[in-house]
Amino acid sequence: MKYQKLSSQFNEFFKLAIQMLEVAEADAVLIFIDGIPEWDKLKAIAEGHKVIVAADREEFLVGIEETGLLGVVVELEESPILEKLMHALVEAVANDQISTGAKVVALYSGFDEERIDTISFIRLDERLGRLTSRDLRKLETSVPLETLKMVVDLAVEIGREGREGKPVGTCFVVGDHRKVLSNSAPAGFDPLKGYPKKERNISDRSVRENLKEIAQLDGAIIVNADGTVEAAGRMLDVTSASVTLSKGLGARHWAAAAISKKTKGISIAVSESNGTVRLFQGGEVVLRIEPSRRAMKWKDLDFDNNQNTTD
Ligand SMILES: Nc1ncnc2c1ncn2[C@@H]1O[C@H](COP(=O)(O)OP(=O)(O)OP(=O)(O)O)[C@@H](O)[C@H]1O
Repeated sequence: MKYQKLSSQFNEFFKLAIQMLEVAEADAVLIFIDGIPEWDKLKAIAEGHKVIVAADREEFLVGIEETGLLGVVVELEESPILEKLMHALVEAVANDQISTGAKVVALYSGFDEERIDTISFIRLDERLGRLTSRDLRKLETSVPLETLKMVVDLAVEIGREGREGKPVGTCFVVGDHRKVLSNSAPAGFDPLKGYPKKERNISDRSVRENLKEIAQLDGAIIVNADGTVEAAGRMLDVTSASVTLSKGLGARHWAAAAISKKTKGISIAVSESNGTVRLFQGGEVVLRIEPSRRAMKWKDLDFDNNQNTTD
């Protein structure tokens, strides 16, 4: 069993994090540990505040139950620390340990793997939008949540704003892109062809602006799980996929449902008729987001009642 002795630097940083939590009226302190810590000391410094202890392995959290501290297992030992941090926050939200709007003081090894040397203040609202813990669980998938959220945010903007006063409908398919490409064909000209990979990532604002323009073209936009836009203007092959859908949804939505059944990709359809955004996974609508002039709202599903089935 690996134990972690708490160094005086750790103790001082932890005390600072608790002070920061009090001053900033934050909701929790999140600490990364790398071995079973001295729980009594952690508990004493925590002074009854909400402290979430994140570890790469479950075994490092042995003994946490008696302390009143909370634990999350990240299991991303080889990943960069910021990815682990994001993952720990998402897990904590999914476990209902913190809310999506929480303010968190995080304590971790940002520079030197051997010691805790960095304190960050994070507002989850900015990172995770208005996802609820149920939404997160529903979307647990091979597509990183960061990529998915960027595509969904863009889809919601397209649905809400349209282009030059006209409504725009489109469809994105995210993840499993090779299979998605092989189950689709060009609808015409692909405006992205020839652009280098680094100029096609959806995390780039100008790429997102371009996509709003491209969304007016026929066909679907295919996005790699890492956020790179692989192709646009693709007609998705909808043959031989059996899906069940609400009455009134047309060809775009059937195609979105079918490709999410045939592949591990998640498809996101924006309806031209009313701006509604639907996420499809495994052939079914898993989330529906209504257009709103105010902040985006994630709604539960019970709307699409009248169902049609095809084989
Ligand atoms: N197989 C497909 N793959 C990709 N896009 C498709 C496919 N079939 C249709 N579309 C796109 O959907 C557009 C609109 O089709 P349709 O009006 O039937 O869809 P819909 O599901 O009713 O959506 P909307 O609410 O936006 O009208 C087409 O112009 C085309 O761009």
